[in-house]
Amino acid sequence: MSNVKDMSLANEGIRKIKWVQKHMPVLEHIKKEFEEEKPFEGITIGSCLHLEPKTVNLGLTLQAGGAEVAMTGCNPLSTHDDAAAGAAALGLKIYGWREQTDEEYYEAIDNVLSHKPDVIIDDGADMIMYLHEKRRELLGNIKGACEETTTGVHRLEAMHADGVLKFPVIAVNDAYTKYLFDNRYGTGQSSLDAIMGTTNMLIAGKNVVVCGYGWCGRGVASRAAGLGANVIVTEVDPIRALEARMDGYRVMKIREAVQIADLVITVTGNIDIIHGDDFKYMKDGCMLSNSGHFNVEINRQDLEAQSVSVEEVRESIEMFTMKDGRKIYLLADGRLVNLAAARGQGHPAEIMDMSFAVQALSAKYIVENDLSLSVEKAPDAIDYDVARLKLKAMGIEIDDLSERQKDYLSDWREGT
Ligand SMILES: NC(=O)c1ccc[n+]([C@@H]2O[C@H](COP(=O)([O-])OP(=O)(O)OC[C@H]3O[C@@H](n4cnc5c(N)ncnc54)[C@H](O)[C@@H]3O)[C@@H](O)[C@H]2O)c1
Ligand SMILES: N[C@@H](CCSC[C@H]1O[C@@H](n2cnc3c(=O)[nH]cnc32)[C@H](O)[C@@H]1O)C(=O)O
Repeated sequence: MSNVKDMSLANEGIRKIKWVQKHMPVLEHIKKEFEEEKPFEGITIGSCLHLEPKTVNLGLTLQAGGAEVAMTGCNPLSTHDDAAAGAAALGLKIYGWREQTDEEYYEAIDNVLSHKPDVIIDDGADMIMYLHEKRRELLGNIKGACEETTTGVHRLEAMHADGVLKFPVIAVNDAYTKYLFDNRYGTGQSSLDAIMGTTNMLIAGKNVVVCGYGWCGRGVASRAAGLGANVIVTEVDPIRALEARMDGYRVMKIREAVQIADLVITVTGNIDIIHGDDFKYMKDGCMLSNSGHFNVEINRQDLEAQSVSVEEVRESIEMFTMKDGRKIYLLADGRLVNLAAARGQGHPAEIMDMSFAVQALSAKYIVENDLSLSVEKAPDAIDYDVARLKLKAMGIEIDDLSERQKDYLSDWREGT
């Protein structure tokens, strides 16, 4: 039994699911293999991933492999109600709707766990945390879990270091075919897309401050620069700061950057990137958005404390009027803008094709192996399979090493 907003949206949801399927060739290939092999016969898989058409296609792939699949969203604002209804109509067990309260969000996680999953697929580690804290009686059923994102992997590594984690986890995020493309090109495109769609504002000529120059930050900076922005990067890591400088961006301290920013995009996975007095130095009209994790990168409480009023001036845009009359705009409640803004569509289907292919193959790997308790990257074989399948789907062929080249590369005797 599912619990979604409105089943009458199912047909529209199915239309959108069919559209993304046309653009997820790797996952479709895996789905066909799963249909024949049935690796998940008798297995239940519970997921906590942004619930939208591409994710539903992952659910259908696991279902094709014989799994019972129960799914909820991993952010109270990111569920697409039509896709959720479509998924329920297609036989997945779906819990959740857009704009859940925190209580409803965790209730939906609890509902998925009530299916007694053997494998968990999480994004951000909320389901795994909840399971360890509130549903400990189910811990023994879990054969392993897959984690989708950087911050989730960090949280799980911290749990493991504290000796709390009770089952093995595959850090799907750490596969090359995930972070090199999803975090970089996916976050780059979908964040700028969501910001432009939400604000209907020009990027060219603006001072765009990108906080964090990791995989997401690199993608966001490159897209903003491609649209004509003057990109400024802030960092705490000297190597990444240097890399940003040599990639052609200005690098400075956050306190300096906020004074000239027209638009700030945080992508650090850290807390309090913009906080306290930072708001006092901002120009009138400065826009703030987050594409990193949770809604803690921009400290909303500090912003509220310094403002005299808050008004939703357009869908997913709140205007804070400061005591001195300046206006500061916060997009999507400071939650990740590419998924939580009403206009946010998440990453392109071609990108999630790879991320979810790694998820599907990692889930199969968990079921087929007795993994030891650890947080480990997916095996390289999965990464290379996904890359090969993607190239094939794109009609790209590459060369093979000749025997002579292999010998040369493994021989230390040949020099000048
Ligand atoms: N919006 C999305 O769709 C999406 C996609 C992938 C990842 N993410 C999330 O985005 C965040 C970043 O992911 P990533 O893969 O780029 O991680 P990363 O570790 O590669 O990069 C994070 C960077 O932020 C920097 N940083 C940390 N604290 C900082 C501070 N106070 N000021 C400036 N820089 C700081 C770090 O030095 C690092 O270079 C994570 O929370 C991840 O879960 C979001
Ligand atoms: N619970 C956290 C989740 C972080 S989302 C970051 C992850 O979202 C994933 N993601 C980005 N776009 C999509 C999408 O369209 N569908 C499903 N997942 C997506 C992406 O793989 C990335 O690692 C939060 O809400 O803040």
